[in-house]
Amino acid sequence: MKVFVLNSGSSSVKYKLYEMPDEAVLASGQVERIGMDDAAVTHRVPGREPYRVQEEILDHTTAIQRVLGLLTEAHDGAAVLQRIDEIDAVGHRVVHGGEAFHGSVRVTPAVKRSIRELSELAPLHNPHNLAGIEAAEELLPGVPQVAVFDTAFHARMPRHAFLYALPHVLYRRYAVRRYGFHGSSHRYVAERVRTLLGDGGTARIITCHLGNGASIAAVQGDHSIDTSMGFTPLEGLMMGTRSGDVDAGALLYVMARENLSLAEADAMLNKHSGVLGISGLASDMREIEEAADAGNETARLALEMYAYRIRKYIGAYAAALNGVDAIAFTAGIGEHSWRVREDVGASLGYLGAELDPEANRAARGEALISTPHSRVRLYVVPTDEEVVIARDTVAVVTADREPVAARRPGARRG
Ligand SMILES: Nc1ncnc2c1ncn2[C@@H]1O[C@H](COP(=O)(O)OP(=O)(O)O)[C@@H](O)[C@H]1O
Ligand SMILES: CC(=O)OP(=O)(O)O
Ligand SMILES: [Mg+2]
Repeated sequence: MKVFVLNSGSSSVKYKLYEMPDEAVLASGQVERIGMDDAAVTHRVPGREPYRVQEEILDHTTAIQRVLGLLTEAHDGAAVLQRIDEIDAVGHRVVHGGEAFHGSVRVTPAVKRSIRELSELAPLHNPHNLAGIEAAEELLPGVPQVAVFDTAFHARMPRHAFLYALPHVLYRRYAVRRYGFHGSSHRYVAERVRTLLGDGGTARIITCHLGNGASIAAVQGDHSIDTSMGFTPLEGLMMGTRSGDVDAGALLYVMARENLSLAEADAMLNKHSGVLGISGLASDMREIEEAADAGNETARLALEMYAYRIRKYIGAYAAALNGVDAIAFTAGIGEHSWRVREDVGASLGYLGAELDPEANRAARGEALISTPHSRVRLYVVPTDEEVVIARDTVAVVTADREPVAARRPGARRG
């Protein structure tokens, strides 16, 4: 079964084509800078030179059309597919599933309506996820499409973790609560850690997804019991351009003093804060590390704050889990920045976690980075959201042939 996985972001589309159930990647790549006149297309086929071009790609439909075209064109060898209708199913990352979706579902008009309604809560993500779905429907008519939600892995958080201490009527009226995101990544990494631990499923695991967006999850068994992102992907850790936790009182004060509109306040929190806001230099961690090495003070401050916030959350989640067996680092920064891992890992002694500095600096790919004596195991685990999406897509398409619905409407409210 050939499964095409799409992760449509605000200005990019990432894709992977899998042969399932073997999970062999037949092709992968991305289109970046969609909407600009020099979009960058990268297409990779295992064992061949990557194919890279720059061209004008103005919207997601065109980007997906281009990608499907790449699959049927010959580049440094034969085409990956003879015809695009060899694709049996398409799996989509959808960031916000609200309370409606506790698992992956086949895309229907009602599912699309829900995703559209939830766009208000994830404006940087859901509209593009939906655009990806509609483009794929248009270009691959009749091929089953499956939505895999970032929120699903956190759907079983207990009430005391997901509620805000706001007037309860706001939850009943608008479902204002914490949802959590990056679920496919936390799920993949926790599964890998369980395998590495040789644990039957009871391990207490803290997964740190440190990418452009960043979140931490406290995982027990096959789901998370708490996570740092909330109603929207803004809460929690300091991120590339997002503030993470802020006293709502400070926000109200700044809005009043600076006479900010809602849109301006939103842009301040989501686009001009975090590592970029503190450093005044960049949101990209590589640039920040280089600047810090060159003696730049605001870059150093951003790094200190970044690691400190992660350490605080690890402490909180060790408390939430009543202890911790393993901590894993993943995504762009978690996988590649030995320095951020060192800043976090060097002060976890109180938990019985001892980072091995040499193993940490040498880590490439999946690696154990704690010492042999460390009671808590520390790992680097490269994430793979796409394989989670491909597996769920196969499961939903297969289950669809049986009378079992993967969707459980949220009955939890109240
Ligand atoms: N070698 C590296 N050292 C430090 N940071 C890195 C390295 N490689 C990538 N990153 C950082 O990872 C972040 C992007 O992570 P990624 O998971 O790709 O983000 P997203 O999927 O949210 O776009 C950027 O801040 C980038 O600088
Ligand atoms: C939910 C979220 O923040 O996703 P990303 O890190 O891809 O922006
Ligand atoms: Mg990401």
